[in-house]
Amino acid sequence: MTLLPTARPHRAQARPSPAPATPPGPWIGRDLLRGSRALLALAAAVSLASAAASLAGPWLAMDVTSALTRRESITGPAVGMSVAVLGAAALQALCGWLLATVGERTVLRLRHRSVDHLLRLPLRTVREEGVGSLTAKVTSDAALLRTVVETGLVHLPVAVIATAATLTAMAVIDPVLTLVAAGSFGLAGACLALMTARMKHLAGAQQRAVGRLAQGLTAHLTALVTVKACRHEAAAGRSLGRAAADVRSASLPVSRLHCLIGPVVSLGQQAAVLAVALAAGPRIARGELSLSAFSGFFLYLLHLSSPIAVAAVGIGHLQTGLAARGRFQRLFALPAERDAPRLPPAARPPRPVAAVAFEDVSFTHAGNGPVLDRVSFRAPAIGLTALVGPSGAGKSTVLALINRLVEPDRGEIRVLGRPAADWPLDELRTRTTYLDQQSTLVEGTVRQNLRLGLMRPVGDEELMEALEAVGLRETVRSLPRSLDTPLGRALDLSGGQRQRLAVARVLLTDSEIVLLDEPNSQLDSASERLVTRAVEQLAATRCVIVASHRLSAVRDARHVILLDGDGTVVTGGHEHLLATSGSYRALIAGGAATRR
Ligand SMILES: Nc1ncnc2c1ncn2[C@@H]1O[C@H](COP(=O)(O)OP(=O)(O)OP(=O)(O)O)[C@@H](O)[C@H]1O
Repeated sequence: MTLLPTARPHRAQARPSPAPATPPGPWIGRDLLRGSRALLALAAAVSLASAAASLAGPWLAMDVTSALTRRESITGPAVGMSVAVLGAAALQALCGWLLATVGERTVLRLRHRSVDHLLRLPLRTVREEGVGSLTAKVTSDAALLRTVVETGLVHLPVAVIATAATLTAMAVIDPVLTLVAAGSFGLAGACLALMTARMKHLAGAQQRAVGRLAQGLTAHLTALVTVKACRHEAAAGRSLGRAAADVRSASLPVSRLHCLIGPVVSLGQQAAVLAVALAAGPRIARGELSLSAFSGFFLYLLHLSSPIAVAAVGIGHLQTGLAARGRFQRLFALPAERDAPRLPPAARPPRPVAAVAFEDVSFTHAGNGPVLDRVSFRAPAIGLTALVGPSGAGKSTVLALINRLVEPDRGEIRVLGRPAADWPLDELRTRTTYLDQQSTLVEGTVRQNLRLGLMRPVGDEELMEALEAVGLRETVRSLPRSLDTPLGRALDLSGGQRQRLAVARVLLTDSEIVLLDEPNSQLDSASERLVTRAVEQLAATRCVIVASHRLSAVRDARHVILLDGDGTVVTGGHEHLLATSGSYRALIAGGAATRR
């Protein structure tokens, strides 16, 4: 079995194109409800039936009262009333059950869609938005969308219908008393309208504050080693405490407004009860209103507060859900990485002499001065190319541009003979393997980390050979579950071991271009020799570009690209550059200065 496979034709290993992310819609709930509409309609019907059963209660109570006053049997109306009351409760429970099913399904869909979109955002966007803030959207904000479905689509419309139906029933019994009751509720209604209008604005501020807290917490926990080593816990605690206090300040008005809804509705009801009692007395005395009609009217009046409270509380919760929906709309409006359509195999260009070619490429990080200014160079299709230059000269940026993790401001980058922008991203990143400066491992087992990005099946023996090549075979064997040991939580490797594990992953690749950013930075000389040898073997069959400060990387390279930090690029062999470039001699002599 070959440990370091030669670059293979890529038809066999090209990954299937990922499903295109759903384009953002104007109303992100509509498509999320696909497949749930029947269940939602059933829930609405059940809710309506429950409201109707509740409405029937007072009407049947009137029958009971009039039967009692006429000294007739109350069995029929009493049974009917019991059935209505029990039925309303059972239907309400069923509606809640159905809505919980639809709500959680919708939230799950939203989370899937958000994660899919987040993972396709450009790096720059993710940095600008903040990892913690984006995490808060997927975790807490997504759950709030459930209220939009439950309240917005069922509870609120049903509450409005129930309120209208109750008022109609009251009007049928006595229109005058109905006007009196409605007028008395009016002031409370106006207060409720003002409160709910304010709530959406407040809920948006609350969710943004939660996002900022999550962002701060993520940032500090990610840098926990430094936080502890620099005794920064107290300052970090204060900063996070301030963020938490902001959440409290933003949440308190929302909670207070929510708390006010119940008392305002109750106040409106009390006012209506008082007004109706005052208005009904003379009418009863004059015989314009029977006792049974009054008792029915009164029960409806008491009943009225229930749908009004549901509507008021519902509007409040809906505003919170709508604020979350706005945040998701903004998230989905962030453009994903630009991708190119997959070309048919026949359209693929033959393997060119230069694996990577930069023509007049300029790049500026947002908020910074230009990193690359009209830079041109080529890296051969076979062999080791060293990318050198002082710290901050733009070496990592060059590698990121090749992998299209960032896009150039101008100029053209050709990868394997085709403009990088024309490659479907998935295919470009199949054909280029990139090891970042931190030699990042993903949270998972040793095996998962080694197999990351590989589409072909890889047996344990091949994994072990790759580990052997970087001197890690015995280390991994001694782990509690060998290749299946999870890393990054309770159990972890040293910095150098993690870096070698990341290099071992690269050794398994079939890509025609391998980009390594400081792959030796944490290694002792014995490990460095192992890695250097493994990289040389890789470079025997493909283009390997190594960004490095190490002299060894430069000495062994067939081709050197020097970014001198002032936008100038010098290329050639090591000896040629030694003879012709003062910057190169200074760099080799250890005179690499930071760029800024
Ligand atoms: N995310 C970023 N946002 C803004 N500016 C950045 C960002 N990353 C890098 N830069 C800037 O871009 C310039 C080039 O950075 P880059 O990491 O490419 O340099 P480098 O040559 O790889 O440095 P080093 O050898 O220290 O790793 C630096 O001046 C840096 O300040």
